[in-house]
Amino acid sequence: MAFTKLNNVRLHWRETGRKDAPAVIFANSLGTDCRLWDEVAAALSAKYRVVLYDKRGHGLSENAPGPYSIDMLADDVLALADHLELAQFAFVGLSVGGLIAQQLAVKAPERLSALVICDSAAKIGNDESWNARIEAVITNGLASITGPVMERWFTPAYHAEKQMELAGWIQMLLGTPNDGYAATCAALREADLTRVVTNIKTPTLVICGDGDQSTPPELVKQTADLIPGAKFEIIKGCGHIPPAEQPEALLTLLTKHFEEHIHV
Ligand SMILES: O=C(O)CC1=CCC(=O)O1
Repeated sequence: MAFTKLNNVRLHWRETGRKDAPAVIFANSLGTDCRLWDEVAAALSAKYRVVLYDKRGHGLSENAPGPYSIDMLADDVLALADHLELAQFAFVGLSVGGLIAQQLAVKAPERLSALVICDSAAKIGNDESWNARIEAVITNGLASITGPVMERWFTPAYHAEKQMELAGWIQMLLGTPNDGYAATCAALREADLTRVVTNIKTPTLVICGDGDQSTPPELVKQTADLIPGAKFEIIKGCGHIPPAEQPEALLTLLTKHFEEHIHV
């Protein structure tokens, strides 16, 4: 576990695996922190230098004042990569992390060896839905939206069978500062990468849970179809958060993509 001031914000990050191995950076979704990747990171660190971090306004990173933008969040990743002296890295982004992935691929393609966009799209939601969410969180706190958020994150089967785990993810969500969450919602509201993702040259895998209620498979596939050469894969029995609900299926897809595109 480490903390570094980057772009004037204290970012929390962790790394596992050999320092001389090819690097993979993971970015988590709105209302989660980097522990989300622990299971996948542990498996991949046998072969890769795995870097996890908390976005600004999330986890143990500084709750910097908003609003944020996807470009600002992508710049945080580049600053972290510079700090770790990673000339090149693979990047896996979930949901808002997937928007950061797309922005990085457009902005700094020379830094990327491979890209994974997980349960994300070039445009997520609309002004109305994000403004309503920001208003609810600022006025009544994250606890007031926990129910609908969990419906989008996890399948009905997970809700029925994994109540203890669900309580743990709710605790993670509620650990997010209200204003950091709202500032990230503002970044999501403003982001529309539809016109630029057509320029992505990095080998890209796009993944979606078949039961994702936040970025449904049809929406995610529309973005995959815009990215030249991108592969699209569905994870069965999974909502919006594959590293929590189906980590093994996600790991299988990541391993294949990295074996094909990252040269060890
Ligand atoms: O709707 C949710 O809470 C899920 C989500 C949307 C963007 C993101 O990062 O997570």
